[in-house]
Amino acid sequence: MPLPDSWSQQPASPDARYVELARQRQQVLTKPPGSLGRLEQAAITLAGLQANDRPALDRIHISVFAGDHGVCDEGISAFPQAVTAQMIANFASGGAAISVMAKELGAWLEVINLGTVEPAAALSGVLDRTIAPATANLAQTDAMTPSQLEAALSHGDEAADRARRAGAQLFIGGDMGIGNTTSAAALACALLGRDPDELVGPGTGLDARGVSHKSDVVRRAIGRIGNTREPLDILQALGGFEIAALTGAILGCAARGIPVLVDGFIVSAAALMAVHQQPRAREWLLFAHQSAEPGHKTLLQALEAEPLLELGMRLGEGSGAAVAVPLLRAACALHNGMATFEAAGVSNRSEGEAS
Ligand SMILES: Cc1cc2ncn([C@H]3O[C@H](COP(=O)(O)O)[C@@H](O)[C@H]3O)c2cc1C
Ligand SMILES: O=C(O)c1cccnc1
Repeated sequence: MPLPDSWSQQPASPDARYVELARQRQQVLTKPPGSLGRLEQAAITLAGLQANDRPALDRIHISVFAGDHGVCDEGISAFPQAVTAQMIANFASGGAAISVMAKELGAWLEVINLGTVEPAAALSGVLDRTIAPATANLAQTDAMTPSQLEAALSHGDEAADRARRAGAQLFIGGDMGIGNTTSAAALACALLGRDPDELVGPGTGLDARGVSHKSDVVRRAIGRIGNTREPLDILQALGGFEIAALTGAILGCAARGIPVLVDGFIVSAAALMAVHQQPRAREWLLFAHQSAEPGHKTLLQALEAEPLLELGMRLGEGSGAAVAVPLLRAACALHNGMATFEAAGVSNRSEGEAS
């Protein structure tokens, strides 16, 4: 299967020189060392990722990938499939949570429609990249053909390239696809060798019986694929178009040196897939929040991620990542704007005194 060109080069590592410069600067700002807690590390990490000892988040690129899921035939979501296409229109008209947040942050927002069962209106801000009306039902057969997977990956890679051309300092990927918590849970079970009961949750709001049925559906799917171990084979068998595109976008950002702020359960499943495919992509990932979807905690642990927030959010769309941006902006503003002890004439810790 031909893979996006950008994958032929290994992702670079964040620039250690800027990590060190930023670390030294944090030591001489007018505060006790470490007193800004995790905001200090956030600024240092961003300095390395942006190769700039004064990191900034003025240009943020948000790509929301949308697609429908054949597995909805199994009755695994609290909402009807038509919502995917309806929400595409809502993203475009500014009414969705991520639309509000993008405006609030002054971020670029684009929606990539990979295929919906109900036709989605042609709207400005929505890129039509229809692959098929929906994936196949992953409980019964592979969700995608090899060429559909290839298309989804490259639509994601192209979003990363648009972010690069726009000079984005941060990329946020979002998901929209009724049924996609089932696909995300199935992917994570296959990648991590976990039991569905550990990773399947209520999604948009299933009750306990619904969750138990959804778990059975995921169990059938992972039973069907047996011991398939190649990450991209697992993605083809169990993925959604939007999850595959998110994987392509994450790998494309890592290859181009663009930091990615990871959202909730679904984007984390795509991140896990990306890291299984290319372990060096991990260095380009920052984690925004822990979703209320119960399996998210396990995914974050598998990614050795410490998210910034835990607000009980469980929406997707990239919304949890967007909500974390003001914190990262605060980390940058403090790092860049605070005076040093020397410049402000403030006494630093006395040599030889209390350590
Ligand atoms: C109105 C609405 C807006 C959403 N925005 C994101 N999702 C989120 O919920 C869906 C996943 O949950 P499940 O697997 O249970 O279907 C995805 O579309 C995800 O993006 C939404 C869901 C709804 C109903
Ligand atoms: O954490 C998420 O991304 C999530 C959880 C439930 C439903 N939709 C998205």
